[in-house]
Order: sequence, then structure tokens, then C-alpha cells
Amino acid sequence: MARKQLTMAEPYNWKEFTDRTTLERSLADTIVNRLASSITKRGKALIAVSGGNTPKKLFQVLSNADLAWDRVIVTLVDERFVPPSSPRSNAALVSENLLQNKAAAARFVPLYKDATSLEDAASSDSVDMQTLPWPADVVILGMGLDGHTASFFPDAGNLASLLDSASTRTVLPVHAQSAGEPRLTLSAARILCAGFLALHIEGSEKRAAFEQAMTNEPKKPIRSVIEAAPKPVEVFWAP
Ligand SMILES: O=C1O[C@H](COP(=O)(O)O)[C@@H](O)[C@H](O)[C@H]1O
Repeated sequence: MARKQLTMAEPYNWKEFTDRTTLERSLADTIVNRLASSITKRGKALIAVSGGNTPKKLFQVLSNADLAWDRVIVTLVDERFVPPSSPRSNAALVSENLLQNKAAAARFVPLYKDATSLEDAASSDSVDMQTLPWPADVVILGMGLDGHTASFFPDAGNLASLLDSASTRTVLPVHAQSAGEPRLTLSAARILCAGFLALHIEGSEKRAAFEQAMTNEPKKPIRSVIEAAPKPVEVFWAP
């Protein structure tokens, strides 16, 4: 008698596109539909977006989308501990590319505050951030070639706390030599509760890094997040 093959379900859905423009349109449509449905259900919507280089065009597409943006709150998945005047600021990236055009009506809640220390900023941000309508409706993650996502860097001293899915913290400080500067990040606990959780990566190097991170040891932060997600993470990739 033939045995039924037992297969492990993939913890992610791979969504491959022929080019970046098509990916950006598709991901923007998905995000807008999710936010619109949350606005219908609860009168508002919360989205957390990543920084870095990858999401710039996606933000520009999103900024022109028809949506009740005045009902949308935008925050960041993570931030470099730099003021918005810095070219490294994720808040500046969002302001200049997403909070434009139709999306200028959205409310933006940044992670960075001019505080005396990173730890102060993380604790005061946590109070502010607690008042947001969690869980987020949409969280869009990015990934570095080192397998970090959000600011969960492989060499962060507090990596276990950052990845703790039972954490009650919203924002946490990160010190990691490989990060370039200190960081603020949403906790994995907040990220994992999102109604829609996607990873947006582009290019062959990122694809190879993702595939290695999902198989090789030691376990990279992106894999820890994907494996802890309550439903498969949607991975959007284009060459
Ligand atoms: O430092 C960061 O890097 C990652 C990946 O950025 P990319 O430039 O390689 O797209 C990003 O997801 C994160 O938000 C950012 O702070």
C-alpha cells in the first residue's frame, strides 16, 4: 500500500515577479486593499514599514493610491538612532517618499526622538507607541544581506529579547557593531501579530541570502521571525 507522503508546510509563500515595477504595483495593491478593509472594519488602519534602500519606489507608488489616508497611521519597523536630517534616517525616507501626494493625509508616528540616550528614546517611544491601534494591519519587512530584518542584527547583544514573541515591549533599543549606529526597533512580538506580514526583497544577492538564511546554521534573525509567524509570511521578490 502506498504511504501518504508527509510534507512540512513552508513557513512562507514565495511571490516572484518578472521585474521590480510589477512587484511594487502588486505589493502596493495588496497593502492598499488590506488597509481599506481595516478602515471599513475598525475605522482606522495601522501600517509599519521598513527603511533602507529597497522600499523607496514602493513608497512612491503607495503615495498615489486612492485610500482614506486620513484614517491611516504609518510607523516604522525600525530606525537608525539619527535625526531626520540624516541621510540614514528611515523617517526621512518615509516622509520624502510615502507621506506625499494622496498619502500626505496619513498620520506618521516616528520611532526616533531627540532624547538623551537610546534607552530613553526606546522607553518613551514605547509609551507613545502603546497608544497605537495594535495589532498592526500591515507590516512590511526588509532584509539585509547578513540576514537581519527590522533591526534584529545577528550580533545584537539583546537578540533573544528582540526575538521574544511573548515580549510585552513595543519598541526596543539595539546595539550591534554590524548595524553602523544604535537602533530602535519594533519587537518581534508586535511584528508577528500583524494582520498581513510581508518581506520585500529585490535582486539576486538578496534571494541567495534569503535562501541561505532559511537553511544554513547558525539561524539568522529573518528565519527566526519567519518560523515564529503564526501564518506563512508573504515574500515578495523580483530580480
Ligand atoms: O538597515 C536597514 O536595513 C534593512 C534592509 O535595507 P536595504 O537597504 O538592504 O533594503 C531594512 O529592512 C531596515 O529597515 C533598515 O533599517
